[in-house]
Amino acid sequence: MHIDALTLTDFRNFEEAKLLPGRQINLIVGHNGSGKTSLLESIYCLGSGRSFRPGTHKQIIRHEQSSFTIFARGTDEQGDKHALGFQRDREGLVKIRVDGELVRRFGQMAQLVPVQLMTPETVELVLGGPRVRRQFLDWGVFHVEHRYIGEITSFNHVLKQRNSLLKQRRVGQEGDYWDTKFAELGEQVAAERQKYWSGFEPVLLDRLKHFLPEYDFKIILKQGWDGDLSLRDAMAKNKSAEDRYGHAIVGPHKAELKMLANGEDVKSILSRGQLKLFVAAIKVVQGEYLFAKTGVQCIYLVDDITAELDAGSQQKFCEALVATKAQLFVSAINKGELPEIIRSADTRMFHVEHGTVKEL
Ligand SMILES: Nc1ncnc2c1ncn2[C@@H]1O[C@H](COP(=O)(O)OP(=O)(O)OP(=O)(O)O)[C@@H](O)[C@H]1O
Repeated sequence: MHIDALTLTDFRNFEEAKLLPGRQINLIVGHNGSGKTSLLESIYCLGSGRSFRPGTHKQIIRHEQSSFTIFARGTDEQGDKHALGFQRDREGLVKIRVDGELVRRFGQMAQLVPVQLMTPETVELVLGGPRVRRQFLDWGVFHVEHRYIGEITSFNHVLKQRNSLLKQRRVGQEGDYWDTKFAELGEQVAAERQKYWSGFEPVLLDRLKHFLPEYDFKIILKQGWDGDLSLRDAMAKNKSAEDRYGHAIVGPHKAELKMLANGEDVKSILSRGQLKLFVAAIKVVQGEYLFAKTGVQCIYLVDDITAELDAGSQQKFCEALVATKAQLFVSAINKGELPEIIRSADTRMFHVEHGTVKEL
């Protein structure tokens, strides 16, 4: 889907702001603290229900106001129009509307707005803990297979219940029930991830040759327990350790993506700039793969791309972004700092100043 109109009310420093983005490249320019990142953040919220910045949802609401609202109109790949509304108040009450209907599940909105975010912090995909990589993987699985959200949500619920029993050292019949559920759902989640990964990984590795030809990459999905065992058997094998620790130590909640360049951990072999390009490439390719599999385009949000990427890397990254033909929102202090390709004739430019947005 692409966004045709976006209206923000009491979102960060925007009291009321409206913009009509273009179908492809949208450039958001403005001084430090003007609201560029906040604008990208609002689109991210539509696709994920939360911010990508640290802090609570209350901090997103404009100071001294009671709630924020994001409203967007968009067009999907079939040409169908959609209207999305997302409101959250200080007490945490959330209202989500899709095409005029109040919906209970966030996934109903998220599936319409697949968003790929690239900020200077996105390098956490490599430098951060395994949870970030599982989220990355789950984004891909969910957008290709929407029912996955039900499976992962049920698994997380069972994980919580089972951990609580393990913590309280409560065994017996109740424990057996949760063990069985845990093993069933855990296998399901792992199978969905594996299915996605076996399609995505070869495409990704092939595309990485273009971005960083000097390295031979390998990315291994570790499912969260010994691959030769069923989850049930792995749980039995680790029973005494799980009883001792008081939480589940095997299962898909321990899955990991091991990233190697020339056989070594990417963190120890790639430079900081190369890591950024590596991560940016992975995100571009995940969007490309989604489009190839489903015909759905994602929306790319790019905050501060110039940071730590040299001119050649910026050029490669921007060329790949533009080639996706997806809708892009790119922020910059001024447009002169961006590669030429982002400033093409079709680029729509917006100036943000003190919480107001003007098309230039
Ligand atoms: N809840 C809020 N209410 C009002 N203003 C806020 C709120 N949260 C943040 N702000 C302000 O909004 C402004 C916009 O911040 P934002 O990070 O979007 O700016 P930016 O243009 O991306 O800046 P930079 O170029 O420095 O990254 C900041 O001045 C910030 O203090």
